[in-house]
Amino acid sequence: MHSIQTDIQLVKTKAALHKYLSLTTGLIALAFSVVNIYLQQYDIACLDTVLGTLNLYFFWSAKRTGLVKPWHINCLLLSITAIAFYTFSIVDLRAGTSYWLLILPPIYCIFSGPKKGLAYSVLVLIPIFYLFITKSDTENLFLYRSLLNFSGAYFLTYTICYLYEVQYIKNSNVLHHMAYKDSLTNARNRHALEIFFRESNNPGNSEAQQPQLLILDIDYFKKINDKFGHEIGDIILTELSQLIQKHTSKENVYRIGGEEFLITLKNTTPIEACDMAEILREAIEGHVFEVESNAIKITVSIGVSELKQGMSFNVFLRNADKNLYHAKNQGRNIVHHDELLAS
Ligand SMILES: Nc1nc2c(ncn2[C@@H]2O[C@H](COP(=O)(O)OP(=O)(O)OP(=O)(O)O)[C@@H](O)[C@H]2O)c(=O)[nH]1
Repeated sequence: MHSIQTDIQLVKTKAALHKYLSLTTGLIALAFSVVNIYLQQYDIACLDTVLGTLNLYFFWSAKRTGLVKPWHINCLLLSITAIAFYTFSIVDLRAGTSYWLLILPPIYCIFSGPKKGLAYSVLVLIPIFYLFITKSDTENLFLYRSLLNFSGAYFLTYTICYLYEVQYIKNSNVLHHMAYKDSLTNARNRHALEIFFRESNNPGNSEAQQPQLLILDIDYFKKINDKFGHEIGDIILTELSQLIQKHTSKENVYRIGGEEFLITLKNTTPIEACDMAEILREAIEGHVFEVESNAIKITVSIGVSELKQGMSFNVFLRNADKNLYHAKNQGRNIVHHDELLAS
């Protein structure tokens, strides 16, 4: 459910972290800028001002819209790296500014993902070593032991963050699955449909073509349950869900009631949606469900409609059901579209 965000909670946590890191980085960069003006290092002061202003803008933008754009993240990572390097390069080693470099691996891991995060951490270690070696000439430092200790701590912070991040993503996926998937058929559930509905109704989406919806209901499913038993009914529902997913797409299929499915079709005209509904209807009619040595055939009725901007979720479901029951009333095993086919 990528458009429903791989994991809303994960995205929100990172967005909050990004927001406050942008604020902190922005303020630190501006403070450095003032110091550098005082020291008459105008070129560095200029760079600090740009970084500071940019990061404060990211903070303001995140606060106002709640959105974090990829370039905001990249620029934040660059700013933090630049500031940490700058302080490390100009200050006496004994002041311990190298400790600040230890925040880089976790930040890379969180914002760029475990793999890219590791690549960035290793890449950044090269100039860190270079600075350590060049600066140690003038210091009374146990260079190799310092490098070893620094590298140990540097990669340990990365590893802790990596393990936490990977576990967090796994847990999020499990939660995501539980929250948005129907446990019997593995199609998306009604909660997922509500989110899809909210996203499609988002005013920011008004330019996009409104999705077409197919509401599909098994004909006389009660008879199947009565004749073969509820368990076989469950198997048929699961297999039917797979069959629909095979003809459409995994992301588009929702189970919204007992034997009722909804399929969302984006970038599709009403006529194309009706064609797709007809293909599905025929495929299901021609399919034999082989369950425990029973060869069972079913048919479905399908109502086609368009999701209109501004329509509430309940009104939409009511209309969709009306559309479907037109199909049922016309004898079942048919596709019905209010505007195109009713005449
Ligand atoms: N096996 C199984 N049956 C279910 C499930 N959810 C709902 N049903 C059954 O689906 C049947 C729906 O029956 P009705 O609403 O009368 O509809 P129908 O028999 O399909 O008839 P029409 O829709 O009018 O063609 C009922 O027998 C429910 O018990 C489920 O999760 N598993």
